[in-house]
Order: sequence, then C-alpha cells, then structure tokens
Amino acid sequence: MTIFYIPITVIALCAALYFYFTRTFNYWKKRNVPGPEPTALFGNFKESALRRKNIGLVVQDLYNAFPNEKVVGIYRMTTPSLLIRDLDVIKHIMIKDFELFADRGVEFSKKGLGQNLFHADGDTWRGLRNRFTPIFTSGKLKRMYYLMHERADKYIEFLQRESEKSNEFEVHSLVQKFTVSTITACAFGLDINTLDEKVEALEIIDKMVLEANFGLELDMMYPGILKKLGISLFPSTVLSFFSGLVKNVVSMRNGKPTSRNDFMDLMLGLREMGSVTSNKLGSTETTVEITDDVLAAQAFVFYVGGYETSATTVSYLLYQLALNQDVQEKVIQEVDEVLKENNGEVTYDCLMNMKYLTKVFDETLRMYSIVEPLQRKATVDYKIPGTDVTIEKGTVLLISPRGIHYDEKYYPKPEVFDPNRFDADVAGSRHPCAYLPFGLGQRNCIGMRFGRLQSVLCVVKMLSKFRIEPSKNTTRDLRVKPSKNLIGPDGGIHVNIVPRRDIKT
Ligand code: HEM
Repeated sequence: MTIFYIPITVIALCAALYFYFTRTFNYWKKRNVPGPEPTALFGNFKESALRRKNIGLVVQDLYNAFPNEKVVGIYRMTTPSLLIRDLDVIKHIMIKDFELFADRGVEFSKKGLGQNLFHADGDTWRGLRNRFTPIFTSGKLKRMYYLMHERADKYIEFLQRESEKSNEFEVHSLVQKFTVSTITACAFGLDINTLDEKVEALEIIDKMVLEANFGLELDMMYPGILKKLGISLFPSTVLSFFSGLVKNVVSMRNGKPTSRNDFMDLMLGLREMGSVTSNKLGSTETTVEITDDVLAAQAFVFYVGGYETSATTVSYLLYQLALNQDVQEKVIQEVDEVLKENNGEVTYDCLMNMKYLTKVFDETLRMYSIVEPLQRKATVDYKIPGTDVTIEKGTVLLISPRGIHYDEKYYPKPEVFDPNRFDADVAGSRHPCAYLPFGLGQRNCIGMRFGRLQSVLCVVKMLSKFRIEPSKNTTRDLRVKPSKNLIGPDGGIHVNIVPRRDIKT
C-alpha cells in the first residue's frame, strides 16, 4: 500500500510548495498594477537569483518591458515590490517626499558592520549622515588632494615600469591598485603598497563583499528575517579586519584627531563625543552610540564604496577611449593644454576645469552606472502622484538608472558613446531625474565628489603619459558580470596602454 502513498505524498508536497511560493502573486493584479508574470519562488528575479544575469540588468529588462507605464508591479522572490519608471514620480519619492522614503530597506543585523551609512536606516542613518557629510565638502577634499596626488604619481611610475614589459593590460584590476591606495591613504592615513604586492586581506574582502550573496535573496523573500535572526550580510572576518584597522589607527594617533583632516580624524572626533544626534523635523534626539563597531562599519563602507565604484568607472572610460580615438584625441588635447598652463602640475583646480573630460566622465556613467538598482522603502502608506496606485508601508521601491540611461526618450541612440550629450544646454533641457549614477536627493552618494576627483585625476595622469588603444583582446561585446552586486565587466577589460613617446605620428 505504501507504494501508492509515496507518489501521492510527493505530489501533495509539490502542490503545497507551489501554492506557498506563488501565494502572493495576485497582489498587483488585485490592485490593477501591470507587471510581468512571476515565476514560482523567484518572482521576477530568477535570472539574478541563479546568477545568470546581473541584478542591474534584470531590473533594466523589467523597465524596458513596460515602456508606457509609470510604475510596474514586480515580485522580489515572493515579495511584492514596485518598479518606478516615471521621472516625475521618481522626483516625488527621492526629493519632494524624501522624508517618507529615507530608508533603503536592506534588512539584516544592524550590529557590527550593519550600522554602516549605506545600510543604516531611520534615525541611525540621519545621525551618521549629518556627521559624515562635512568630510566630503570640496574644502576638505582639497586639503586631502595631496594624498591622492602622491598615490597617482606612484601609480604612473608603476605603469611606466610595467609598460616596458608589455603594453597590454587588464585595466579594471590595474585601476583598482590606484583607487585602493588612495582610499586607504585618505580614509585611514595608511600607506599600503598595492602596486607591487598583492594585499591578500583586501582581495578576500573584495570577494566576500562584492560577490552577490544569497542573504539578499532571503531578505527579498522574507523581509526582516535576517534581522530577526541576528544574521549579518558580511562575514565576521571582514568585521575583524576593519575593527583591527580602526584600533591600530586610533592607537597610532593616541586617540586624538591630528591635522591630517582625513576620515580617521573625523571618526576620532566622533569617538570623543561618544554619540551622534539626529535632527528630525526640528527635534533633536540622541541616536547612535559611537562604539568601535560603529567606527569599523563606517571605515568598511567608505573603503568598499570608495575604491570599486571609481575603479570600474575609470576602466569603462578607458575602454570607450580605446574605441573612440577621436574622443581620446580631444581629451589628450585638453590635458596637454591644462598641463602647459600649470607648468606641468595637475592641481585640484585644474581638474575642476577640465570641461571636456567631465563630459566624458558623465557619459561613461550614463552607459555604465555602477550601483543598480536604486532602492527606497516606504515608511507610510502612500498614494503615488499621477496614478491610482497606493503602496503599503514597508513596500520596497526600485529605480533602474540603467533603464532610464538607455531609454531613447531621454538619450537618442543610447548605445553610442557621445560626451556631447552633456553639453550644458543639452543636459539642462533634460529632466533632472534622467541622470542617476550617484542616486538623487538627500540619500544620494555621499562620496560623489571624492569619486569624481580620484577618477579624473587617474585619467589625467594616465593620458599625460600614455594613449589607450584597442588590443587583440579588446572585445566589442562587453558583458556585465552576473555574480556581482555592482555593475562591472565580465572577464575584465583588455586594452593596450602605449607610452606617448612610442607613438609614431
Ligand atoms: C564613481 C564613483 C561612485 C559612484 C558611481 C557611486 C554611486 C553611488 C550610488 C548610486 C549610491 C546610492 C545613492 C542612492 O540610493 O540615491 C551611493 C551611495 C553611497 N556611496 Fe557612492 N558612488 C561612488 C563613489 C563613492 C565613494 C568614493 C564613496 C566613499 C568614499 C562612496 C560612498 C557611498 C556611501 C557611504 C553611500 C551611502 C550613502 C547614504 O545612504 O547616505 N561612494 N553611491
């Protein structure tokens, strides 16, 4: 008899599982919100959950599939969530009604590294953001610039030595060597030799933090479960590394801020205060105790946020220069002119005046925005302006910068690399929410100026000595790495970096 029960039990179990993993899929239909058909268990994120496609591209596909909709009802695994396509609605959420969407809503244990500025929400985020904003003003960056400049010179010397051996480089890992050395110098006051040596601890962190992690899918499926279980998205080894780093620097500086004006000085200032306060709608309340874990969490997010985003941007920029020699010619002309006017010095002010290179940088981030998708969480029930849709408190909203940046409506012939899209009059006539590589509103990228500065410095220093040319391994079909949290090239970017003196004209 048992022989009959086994298949029946298996069928019943499968049916129960199917029912369980599709139970929410009427949510948007009931509310008349259009959206793609979800798949059991995965919702609309099957390709990214199976690591077949980068999550940024998955959300871009969802954006493209509904060209006439302002909002699209989707399922992050089984949890209903809303993709916002319309730029006016984006403006409401990210700017006008920001207070209602200040949270990012990535829920996991907020102990240890979880209390970092990117993942913190609510009053903790407000307190931290108030305190850390002053370190990224242009005045502070200008004072830190000499640290970046020293690293850039060492990097160019390294490149000159290496280019004697071979002209072909994989530029993503190459530029990482520069950005890791600037961020560790500016943030922690450390002089790590990332050029000639492999820094194993940093390589491990790179793998552990930037590779997609199934914790995120679990959070999509059961929002808040990681937090309830006290599970972090980051392994304890990463916490130990940053805790150790902070402790060392604190003891090297005798626990007091120095005159370096770097990130560590600001942290030491916070440590002396003992806590940070947040001002919400006029009231002042103490929110975050500044423990060593909180300091380590900020060190961690500035490190991770600081090096990879800029390294990826610069490597895509160099790739486009290799393919578009006319654009490169103009950038080189600008670099040469500015250097001539400044007796060969690359100063902070002259970088700010490189108008054409700024457009090239902006166009690079249009085609390859690195942080995808943007995310906000509703902290109240909210009727979406211009629609009949009301979202419930706790709903996660996604925005696809890449979808918008490749939308013909805003950028004709979006596959073409054209820096003139950022001429002042052309850019000024576009909707203010049509360009989102650094996000938008009060929760935008705090390190935007730093990222721009180190990226542009790296490009100027490189082009003052080298030209970038396609190599036999430069692919025209550059893919995005599926298994990463950020947008980045699959298999790297290979180009030739040729000393300018070697070029026959
Ligand atoms: C080209 C370089 C960079 C790009 C493209 C980039 C992009 C972004 C984006 C899109 C966000 C999310 C914004 C939003 O949700 O509206 C973000 C947040 C953030 N970025 Fe960057 N970033 C870059 C460089 C940096 C650097 C150099 C640092 C630090 C040194 C940094 C630290 C952060 C932090 C801490 C946040 C979270 C801010 C908050 O939630 O208050 N980023 N970044």
